[in-house]
Amino acid sequence: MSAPIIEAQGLGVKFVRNRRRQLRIREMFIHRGGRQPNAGVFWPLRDVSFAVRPGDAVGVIGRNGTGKSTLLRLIAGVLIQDEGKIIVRGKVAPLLELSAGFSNELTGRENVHLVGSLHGLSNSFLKKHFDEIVDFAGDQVSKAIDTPVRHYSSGMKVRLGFSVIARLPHPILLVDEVMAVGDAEFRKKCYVTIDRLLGEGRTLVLVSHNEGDLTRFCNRGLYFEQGKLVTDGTVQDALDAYNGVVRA
Ligand SMILES: Nc1ncnc2c1ncn2[C@@H]1O[C@H](COP(=O)(O)OP(=O)(O)OP(=O)(O)O)[C@@H](O)[C@H]1O
Repeated sequence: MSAPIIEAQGLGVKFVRNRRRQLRIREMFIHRGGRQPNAGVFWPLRDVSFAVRPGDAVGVIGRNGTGKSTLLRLIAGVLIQDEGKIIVRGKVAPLLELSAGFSNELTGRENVHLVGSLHGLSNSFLKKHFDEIVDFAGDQVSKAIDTPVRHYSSGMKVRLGFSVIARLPHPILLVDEVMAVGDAEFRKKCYVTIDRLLGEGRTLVLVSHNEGDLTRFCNRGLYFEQGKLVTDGTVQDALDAYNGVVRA
């Protein structure tokens, strides 16, 4: 059997909430304004272990704030863990938190070139395929391609972001709640593209609250509760665990 393309071993990351603002004057006086060693520290993910095989399509499932996006950021390498390991054997095409990493002050055109080249697409490839990338993103984006991205709607940003990211030849695709923002026409395009990429043997990690999307694409499911991986099985196992808790 081939080695896992993504492997998490005892993975954990901690964040610090800025509690200082919340301290009352009496507490400030008692602590003399100083911080307690663990004040505000919390672990959005801890002790997480799993393996993903090449070609798997994994749905990451859980209620709001259970660490799903944090996990994708760790896989993408934009966040570094505090405990354990995350091993990723291949390049990652990330569409995270409704953004392909666009810079708001740059135009759509500039962002396509910036993000594309940051991910390793050559200038000649980007020039050759620029019109297709913009056409895929749709009319509205096409008309606004020379406008700074800060004036785009979230749907427009996601359309253009997906259009660039889907062009990357990387073996791992990370998709965080993208289809939820797009309209029906865009969702249809996403479905066709993701089907094609999976058909080519790419590995997908998909964060979604949409059961239809999860069952459509995913063979595996990881269900998280408060930063802990509770169920690692088929996508149906993970959905059953989630629905059991939500309906309780
Ligand atoms: N940079 C950060 N600093 C501090 N806390 C953060 C940071 N990013 C996320 N968090 C917190 O970490 C927890 C997990 O967040 P995360 O975005 O991973 O959840 P999620 O499962 O993706 O949620 P949702 O379904 O709402 O998108 C939340 O409590 C969130 O407030």
